[in-house]
Amino acid sequence: MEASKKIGVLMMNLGTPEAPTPDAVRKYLKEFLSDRRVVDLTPILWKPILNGIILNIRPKKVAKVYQQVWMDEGSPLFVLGNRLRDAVQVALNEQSDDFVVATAMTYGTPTVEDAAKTFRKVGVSRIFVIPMYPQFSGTTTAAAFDRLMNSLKKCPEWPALNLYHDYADHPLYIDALANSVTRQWKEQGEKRHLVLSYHGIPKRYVTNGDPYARRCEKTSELLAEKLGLNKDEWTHVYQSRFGREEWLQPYADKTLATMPKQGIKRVNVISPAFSIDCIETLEEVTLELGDEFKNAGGEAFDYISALNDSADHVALYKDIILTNTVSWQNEITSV
Ligand SMILES: C=CC1=C(C)c2cc3[nH]c(cc4nc(cc5[nH]c(cc1n2)c(C)c5CCC(=O)O)C(CCC(=O)O)=C4C)c(C)c3C=C
Ligand SMILES: [Fe+2]
Ligand SMILES: [Fe+2]
Repeated sequence: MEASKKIGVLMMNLGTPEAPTPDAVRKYLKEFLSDRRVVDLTPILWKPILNGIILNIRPKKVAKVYQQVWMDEGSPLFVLGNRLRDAVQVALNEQSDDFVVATAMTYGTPTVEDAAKTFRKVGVSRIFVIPMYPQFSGTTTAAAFDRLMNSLKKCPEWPALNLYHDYADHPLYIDALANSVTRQWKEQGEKRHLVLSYHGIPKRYVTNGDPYARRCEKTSELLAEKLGLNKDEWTHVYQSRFGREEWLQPYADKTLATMPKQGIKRVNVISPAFSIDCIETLEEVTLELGDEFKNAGGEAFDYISALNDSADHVALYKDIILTNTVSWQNEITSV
């Protein structure tokens, strides 16, 4: 097909099992945890641990957790991500007919190849790629780009690509998070200590140059500033530890367990690294961390949802896409 003037927008996220069953979870974890961007151990050491231990024990346990959060239409990460994609498409259409939005996962489905089929149907020859991670990390953003490049390895002709880095300090992102917090405080009738809980990564990755921790700190500082919070009114932590080595600290579970003793008994938790709610926020934060806090004497614990398909989130994505494709839009209007 002849190249059209359309601009493809590829929204990439991590990936999620196709069903809340041990088999589907095993397939998903095998692909995900075999990526050396995620677990960088040498395969000679890692493969026996992954295949011999982790993929025998974890899928059964984790499938039960997925069952707790599964939605009628599928995994929350997939369903809520699709809702955001559709809302972004509608918002862009208000501006111009030139955009075609598709989602793809780094691991599992929908694949980058599925998105390419959508783009090919309308002859897209320019693609803006936005990994749905506000804070850049080699483990997520770069892994998404790797997946895209791998899919292009055998292509004789490439589309023009614009790879978006991150939006940890984008003013509309900070505004959107601040609006979520103030809305929650209004609804619950009180302002509470704010815990900002980010997905962790091994500390070693940051020591070796991954900017993720710095980008998370940036988001926390800007959000606290926007909300006018003093240093003792918010806490920055990392959740979702995996394996035995040290991950980024302070750890969410240990911190929340000590807060009630220090007089912090009523908290709100927000997880700014997750653009879309998923097993990590709906189960690990809301249920596991909530129990940890209450068992330690905490009185009130409420999780503030990810931005998902909220109007603020749609406006943020629309702004990022329009701002970063100006030259392509100008090419279209000047033809
Ligand atoms: C093993 C190392 C892991 C690294 C490093 C890591 C980084 C990382 N992950 C996200 C976002 C998500 N992670 C999700 C699930 C998840 N993450 C890991 C491991 C690492 N993540 C595992 C093993 C799992 C699966 C669940 C489990 O077995 O505990 C998800 C949710 C997927 C879903 O289906 O709902 C997201 C999203 C970020 C942002 C990040 C580093 C910046
Ligand atoms: Fe993860
Ligand atoms: Fe987890």
